[in-house]
Amino acid sequence: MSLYSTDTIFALASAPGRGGVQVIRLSGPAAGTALPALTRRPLPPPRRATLARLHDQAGEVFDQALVLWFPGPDSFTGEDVAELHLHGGRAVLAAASEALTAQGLRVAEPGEFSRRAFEAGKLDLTEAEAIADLVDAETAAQRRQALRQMEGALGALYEGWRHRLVRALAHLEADIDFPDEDLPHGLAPAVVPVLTGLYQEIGVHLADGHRGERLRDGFSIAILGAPNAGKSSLLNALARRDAAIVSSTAGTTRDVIEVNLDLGGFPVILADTAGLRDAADEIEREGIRRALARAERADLKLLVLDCSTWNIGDMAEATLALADGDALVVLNKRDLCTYVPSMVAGRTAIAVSAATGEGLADLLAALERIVGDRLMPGAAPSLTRARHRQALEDCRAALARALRADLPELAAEDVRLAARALGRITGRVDVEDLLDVIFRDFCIGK
Ligand SMILES: Nc1nc2c(c(=O)[nH]1)N(C=O)[C@@H](CNc1ccc(C(=O)N[C@@H](CCC(=O)O)C(=O)O)cc1)CN2
Ligand SMILES: Nc1nc2c(ncn2[C@@H]2O[C@H](COP(=O)(O)OP(=O)(O)OP(=O)(O)O)[C@@H](O)[C@H]2O)c(=O)[nH]1
Repeated sequence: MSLYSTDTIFALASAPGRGGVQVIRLSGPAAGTALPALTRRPLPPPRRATLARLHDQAGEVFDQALVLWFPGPDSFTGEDVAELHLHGGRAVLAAASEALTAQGLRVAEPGEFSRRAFEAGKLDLTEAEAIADLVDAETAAQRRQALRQMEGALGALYEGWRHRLVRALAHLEADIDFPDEDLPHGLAPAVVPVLTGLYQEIGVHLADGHRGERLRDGFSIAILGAPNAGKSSLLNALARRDAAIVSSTAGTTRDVIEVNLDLGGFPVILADTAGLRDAADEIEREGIRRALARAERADLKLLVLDCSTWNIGDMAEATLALADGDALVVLNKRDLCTYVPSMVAGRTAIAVSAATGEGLADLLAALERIVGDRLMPGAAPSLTRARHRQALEDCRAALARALRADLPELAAEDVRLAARALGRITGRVDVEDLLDVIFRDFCIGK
């Protein structure tokens, strides 16, 4: 099945550069000869770390390393695997890489180890995707979601559904072979509740406010407001660093500036945007266009107002009209104001000072609540990619068609398509066309 199984691959599994210890992994049929060629000793006992001197082609020792031997199929990839735990220096890595290449091994492509593990049946596609997500996870909630998926929770949910469909299909096919003339519909009565039940369950799973996908990608917040309201100052204060330029000249920010925040374990992408006003300057107008486009895509808008301006209510109305919909109002520069309203344009406002830090804790707590509500995982595992969503929608559409079909043959065909849509998520059916796309995004060495 695999294009690669005759090749033996190797790659650095740890991050490149100087480091205390670095790990090179080898996988494929030649792993069991490459390792003794390096150590000039027989293979060590399986899965036991063993100290060995490693030799290059000329016989020179280039490192004293720990080596590991995992004979297939009991390895990560299911193939013969060896690991070299080397001193993490450039010259050591170069010597190891040269010695392996000289033995006919080749450098692995990104994701190739995981792809081999998938092809050997060690992982389903959702588990392989979760490995990439775990490596990319930056916050605790992202890590938990990825680990849960890596341990098979999402794959098991979809496989359970697929099995129910496969059983229903067997029912339908029996009916086609031994028709019961008295049946009013195309569907055997026992099959209808299975299909409607699944149709509903998948509907509930899909109507999750995209929490799994958002948790994976980050919840996006756009800071909007008039020029000089202190948007850049607020971004810097929340990010605790000078990410955006602050100046008393109105119209300073033109491009969208983003910073990543960890709010109580949830990933947030906070974007500073150009101040909204009727600008004469061409570049500033483009900045405003980008600000509004960014706000459109944002999961939440943070409307920043300068509380020292006299027409604050009108400002709020005007900006809210531009930003339409759901926004959190922040009154900045409270250090300059003697009176701070608690409501603006009919919304509760949070008063802060980006300059002194006053009120920032309240703002952060409010944001954490909103983000937590939108991203908090439920009892069931969440879908985490557009790919999963698309396949589930295909599955549901096929179920709806099956339920409307008036011939058992047609219903059976749609149930088969519904089951196949689920099978494509886990990789149980024809997915050859998906694999390049899925594994391309992996790190080298994964
Ligand atoms: N040194 C090292 N650390 C690592 C990895 C690795 O490949 N090498 N991993 C790589 O991502 C992760 C651990 N994942 C692994 C998953 C399965 C197997 C494995 O040998 N599986 C066999 C045997 C299972 C068993 O004995 O319980 C199997 O599935 O048959 C190894 C590592 C993280 N840490
Ligand atoms: N006193 C006081 N001054 C502030 C506060 N926040 C910002 N400023 C000042 O207000 C001015 C504008 O701040 P910026 O953060 O650049 O404002 P902006 O909204 O990003 O402005 P544009 O990029 O022009 O849209 C600067 O001189 C800041 O130092 C605050 O909380 N209190």
